[in-house]
Amino acid sequence: MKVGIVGAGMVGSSAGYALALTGTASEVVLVDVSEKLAIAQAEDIAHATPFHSATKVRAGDYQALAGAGIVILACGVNQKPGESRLALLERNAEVFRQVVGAVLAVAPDAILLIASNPVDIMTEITTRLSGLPATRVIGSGTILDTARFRSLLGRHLGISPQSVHAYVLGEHGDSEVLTWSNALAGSVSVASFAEQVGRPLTPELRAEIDDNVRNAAYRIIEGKGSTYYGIGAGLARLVKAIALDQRAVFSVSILTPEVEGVRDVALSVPRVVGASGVIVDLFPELDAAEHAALARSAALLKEKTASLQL
Ligand SMILES: NC(=O)C1=CN([C@@H]2O[C@H](COP(=O)(O)OP(=O)(O)OC[C@H]3O[C@@H](n4cnc5c(N)ncnc54)[C@H](O)[C@@H]3O)[C@@H](O)[C@H]2O)C=CC1
Ligand SMILES: CC(=O)C(=O)O
Repeated sequence: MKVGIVGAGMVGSSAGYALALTGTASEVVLVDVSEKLAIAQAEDIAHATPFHSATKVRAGDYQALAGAGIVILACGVNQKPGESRLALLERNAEVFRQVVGAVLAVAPDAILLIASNPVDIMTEITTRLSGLPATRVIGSGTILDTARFRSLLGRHLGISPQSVHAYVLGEHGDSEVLTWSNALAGSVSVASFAEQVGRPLTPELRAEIDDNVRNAAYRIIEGKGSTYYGIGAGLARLVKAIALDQRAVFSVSILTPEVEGVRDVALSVPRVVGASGVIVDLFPELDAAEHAALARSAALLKEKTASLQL
């Protein structure tokens, strides 16, 4: 499958690199307002492929996106140290007003994968600007937060993160919800697994993991300016699920008719992803505190989008 990436900065190029190394795409086309940057990134990534795959990587203009099955949108601005994702909204909404129409004019059948922040609201904006069905405009949502949660739980329990089935729901941002009540390690609850291996999940440890997941981006941005390897790998994983019609479950964000009583809001719940985009939404059983936190997250996103002029 041919995959387009608009925004050849750190996130876009990392996604391109992950796609090329894994051979998930037959062709990757990088587009950026800085043609020079897109050409340099494509050339650099192309030099990695001979070690691992036959993916063709090149830079191009919007016309070069014709025939793409998926277009990733990773354009716009990123956070400065201490800045929230929501603070990027006006600037990135303006970028998307220019970009979405240009992409659709040449690749009307592509599934759009949104990475730019605040990703839930950018997903809603893209859905509304494009007129595409919500199931074909997929925000990376909390895939990265879910990966961070699984990584920390796996490390604590001494097992592979792939054997941890735990999700972060809601906003990809400060109001996100770590769902402990339904988290599994293998086939048992993480709490039971932790007791059985003598590493109980104390309230202090849960609070520490929550903080490490919720504030990971702030810490990484403080240390190195931006985050990109995690989301790059996550975007490549979503492309694989779509390209191979895997019907795999991810906590991705799409404009959803109703979540916890809030209507028409984009946020993450677990969803089945395959060739046509999102196939099924899943609403996991939550405890009362998680329900309330998800409702607060949905209400916050709804409030932020209410004033948007599209
Ligand atoms: N969803 C997630 O989990 C994550 C999202 N992000 C978000 O991804 C976005 C990109 O972040 P980075 O790659 O670090 O930023 P970056 O600044 O390295 O790259 C952004 C690129 O967008 C390009 N761009 C700006 N306006 C454009 C336009 N009108 N048309 C085409 N290209 C345009 C810029 O020239 C730049 O190369 C940010 O909004 C960031 O917050 C970052 C990490 C994780
Ligand atoms: C920047 C961002 O959204 C993240 O790393 O989670």
